[in-house]
Amino acid sequence: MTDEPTALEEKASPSLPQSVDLAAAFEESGVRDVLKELDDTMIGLAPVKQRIRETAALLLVDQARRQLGLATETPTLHMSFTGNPGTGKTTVALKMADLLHRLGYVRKGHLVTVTRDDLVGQYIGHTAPKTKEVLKKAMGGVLFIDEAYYLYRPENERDYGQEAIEILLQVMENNRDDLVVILAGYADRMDRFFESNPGFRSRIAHHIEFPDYTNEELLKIAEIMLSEQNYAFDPAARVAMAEYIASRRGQQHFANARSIRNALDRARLRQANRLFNEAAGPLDAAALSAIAETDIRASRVFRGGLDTDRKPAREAAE
Ligand SMILES: Nc1ncnc2c1ncn2[C@@H]1O[C@H](COP(=O)(O)OP(=O)(O)OP(=O)(O)O)[C@@H](O)[C@H]1O
Repeated sequence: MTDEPTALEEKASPSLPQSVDLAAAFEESGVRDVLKELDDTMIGLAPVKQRIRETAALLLVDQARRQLGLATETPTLHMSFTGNPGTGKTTVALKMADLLHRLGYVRKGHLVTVTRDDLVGQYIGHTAPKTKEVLKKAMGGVLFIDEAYYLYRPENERDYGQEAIEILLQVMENNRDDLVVILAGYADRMDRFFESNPGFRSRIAHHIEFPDYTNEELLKIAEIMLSEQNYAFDPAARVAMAEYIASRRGQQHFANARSIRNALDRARLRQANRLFNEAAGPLDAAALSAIAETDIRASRVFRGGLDTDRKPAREAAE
């Protein structure tokens, strides 16, 4: 051991701090709060939460390294979120936007959610202005492109999607310090998209996979969603909901937590009708808040059909 400064120590200019306190940065940046909120409000998703903690750690260390003059380049923060519908991708993207904002990687921290139709025009000359308009709105925040692979349609040589892709790739490279792009969708389609579009693959540093929820997790999600609106299952309704979830999973257009949210919307509708038709006298808070077994069992899911009434195909997916 010698007292000679190391090369790295020599590199740090005297005006830079000698050390940084990562624990203090974790508290002061508010990152701890975002991670806690993620843990508290979202059921399950252990691997996703782990990846987000790791990303937060990476960024905190990146910041510390900047303070000590060890890092200068903005890290690549574009991401892909893959998983089936309703697995929480959009909700987690919102939290990610908040995290990136608190750490100073984006100026505003808002989330702009788009699909192909928001970026690609129907006629020649329409795509570039459309894509640029979306990018302008998203600057300073996170652009979330749902089902991003629809941008690429190899079967149609003159597809305008290619124009949107080229603009996106350029902005993802040149505006890395003020815009984070998250591509979302099914894992297998996203893989194929990356195979055909290596430009995207090379610009995306973080791939996060969202697993399907288990039946138990979906029941907990249902209880949380209800309690947020000051409703609750009565004990028989809870059992019915567990059965509902098991049946619904095997039916068409199952969309994890989104199917649960939609089922609860319909259960509340049935509850309101029931109360309206049956109530003879005044109703107390308990009666107005209780979802009863019949509100769940009236669903068509128990008769082998989708729990939707005269809905078009797109909505039936919900
Ligand atoms: N882990 C969870 N805990 C509680 N609620 C959840 C959870 N995951 C999702 N939700 C709720 O389920 C609904 C659908 O979630 P979200 O829109 O984030 O899913 P998604 O993966 O983006 O799906 P899609 O792209 O099909 O909309 C939202 O209302 C969200 O609040």
